[in-house]
Amino acid sequence: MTQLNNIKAAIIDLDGTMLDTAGDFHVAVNRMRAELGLEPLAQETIVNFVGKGTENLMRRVLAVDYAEDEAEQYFKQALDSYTEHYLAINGDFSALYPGVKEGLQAMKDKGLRLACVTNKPVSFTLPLLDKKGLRGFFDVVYGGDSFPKKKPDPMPLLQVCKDFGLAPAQVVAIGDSSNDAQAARAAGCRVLNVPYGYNHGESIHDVDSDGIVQTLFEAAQQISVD
Ligand SMILES: O=C(O)COP(=O)(O)O
Ligand SMILES: [Mg+2]
Repeated sequence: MTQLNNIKAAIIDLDGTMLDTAGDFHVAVNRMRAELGLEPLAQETIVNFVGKGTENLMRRVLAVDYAEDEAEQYFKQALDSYTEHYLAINGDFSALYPGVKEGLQAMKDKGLRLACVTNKPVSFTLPLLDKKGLRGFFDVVYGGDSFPKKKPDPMPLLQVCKDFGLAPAQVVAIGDSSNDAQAARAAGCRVLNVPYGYNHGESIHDVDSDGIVQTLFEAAQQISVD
């Protein structure tokens, strides 16, 4: 078991780490596609496009039907429609993964400060955290549109370190995808991965990290403030 010492804060990813949001993505994308006259896509297809933010998701789901220049013509219409549909169902087809609240509570009990850093837009993220009873755990919440760059860029993680007045090596990022791991490595943070989320259809075992934990509760056991 990996033991991470001298950790003072944890940065937790949202989609695929705290919440299984596959159902929300599936419903909102297919409602948007129906408006554009496109056939529905399977949930698994959509989920493999998740992880690099909403704009990337729109481009990927349009690329199923359109060539690149044609897809660009529909991009704004797709994004507006998707945003409206997502906000209308946000959280209705999503569920907490096992051990999430217990894990966050255990981290808090150890004296860790917590931040949520997701590539989801902030306008989707805050109501979703509220709805699922997670908002209160976090001192800081950043979305994919909070900064000019999102994960796998280290920018949002470095801002959290600054906010907390900590060196990156005192902070662990926990997430389900290579975006989380690459951002953490580039920032100089430690990183743990969970194996149950969305990693673009690829094995999380191929991602460079400090370890894989089955739940956030297990992650909490592996983190020490001393
Ligand atoms: O919305 C996404 O692309 C994924 O968001 P995440 O960073 O919470 O996994
Ligand atoms: Mg994720």
